Amino acid sequence: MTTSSPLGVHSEVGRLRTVLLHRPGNELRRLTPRNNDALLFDGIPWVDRAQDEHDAFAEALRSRGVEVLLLAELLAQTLALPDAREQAVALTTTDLRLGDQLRGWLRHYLTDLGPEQLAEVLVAGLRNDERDGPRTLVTALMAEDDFVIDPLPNLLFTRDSSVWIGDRPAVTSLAMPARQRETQLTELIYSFHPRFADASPIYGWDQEHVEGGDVLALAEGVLAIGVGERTTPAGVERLARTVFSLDLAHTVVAVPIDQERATMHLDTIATMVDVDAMVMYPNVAHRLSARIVRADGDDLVVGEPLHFLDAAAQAMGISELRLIDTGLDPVTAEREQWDDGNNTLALAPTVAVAYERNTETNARLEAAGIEVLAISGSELGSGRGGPRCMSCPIARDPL
Ligand SMILES: NC(=O)NCCC[C@H](N)C(=O)O
Repeated sequence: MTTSSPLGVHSEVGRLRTVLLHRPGNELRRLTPRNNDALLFDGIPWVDRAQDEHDAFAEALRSRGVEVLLLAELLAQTLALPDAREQAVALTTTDLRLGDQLRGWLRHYLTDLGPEQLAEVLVAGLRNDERDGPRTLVTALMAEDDFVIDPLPNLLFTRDSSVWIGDRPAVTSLAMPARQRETQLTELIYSFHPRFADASPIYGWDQEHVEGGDVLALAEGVLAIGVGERTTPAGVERLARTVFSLDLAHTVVAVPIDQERATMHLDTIATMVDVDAMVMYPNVAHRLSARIVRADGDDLVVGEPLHFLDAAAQAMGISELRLIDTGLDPVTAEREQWDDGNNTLALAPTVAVAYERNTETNARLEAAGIEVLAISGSELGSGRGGPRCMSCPIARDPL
């Protein structure tokens, strides 16, 4: 691993140097038509193909000089450390569904695993019928295919389970039960892995809900934070206080978004592709409002609602935030928004990774002078997340 790039993210579009991805693994093989809704997937992905698509995504980033860190590798390296391991086992076995007997067995079982095996079980989960431990009242009453440890198929979307704000990683607090354990793993990595020794984590999985997909670094010291299905009003308030008190930001633009699956995070409707330009879903763009939030000592000063684009431009100190619409007509735009056409990952100003399937939106981006690196995501997209959702930038050059 190289340590050449200083860790930290001060914008959405500064040249990307280091990014955290998670190559989808056996946790995706747990999805069935019976559990995919609860596990937040809209279908059953073909796992081998999803892995190929993800490998191509990682390769596209590497080909542009980006260092790709893989979450499973960082996790296994972290779990080689005794304190991290102990914390991982303790947190995983607090689940009240287990009961004391099963919990006791599970503690021993997990403690005896090597770091790679432990990482695999924490991510892919453990089914009742995969255990060779004693039968307890709980395991007897559970179905054979119930999970003793739930799988984490949404770990693929590394954007949500942590977000770097300036030079500190924030461990988020995920709203949906299927995702809550993800942040115990990101917290372990940032707290114990030597790569992050100089960057202690802020926030925490036990605080008010905030998901990384709702947090956009509009400019140095300026964050837009969506408030909707995932991030709560209290989450924005807590995060704003935290980043202001640590001098990691001076302005938060709080943006209410519809509480619907199609718009689960702010980055499903808008992402930045240049220092002053966003690709945005036109069906909501013109009615999106926002409030500018700043600090006055320990108090938060909350502005009146403004149009989002005006609030963002004002907070960024620019005259106008340019808008590039999601493709063509309202119906095409709706289809391409659903397929994450708005969810681009900027590699530098005017260079962005996007799903190839969103041809109309990509054509508009190109017409606006944005270089689009198109990747395929037919299987990856079945979890409803695009290139931005599947990536957590760790180092970007300052603008
Ligand atoms: N930032 C994002 O929009 N992430 C996509 C998360 C998709 C995942 N299946 C979820 O529902 O949480």
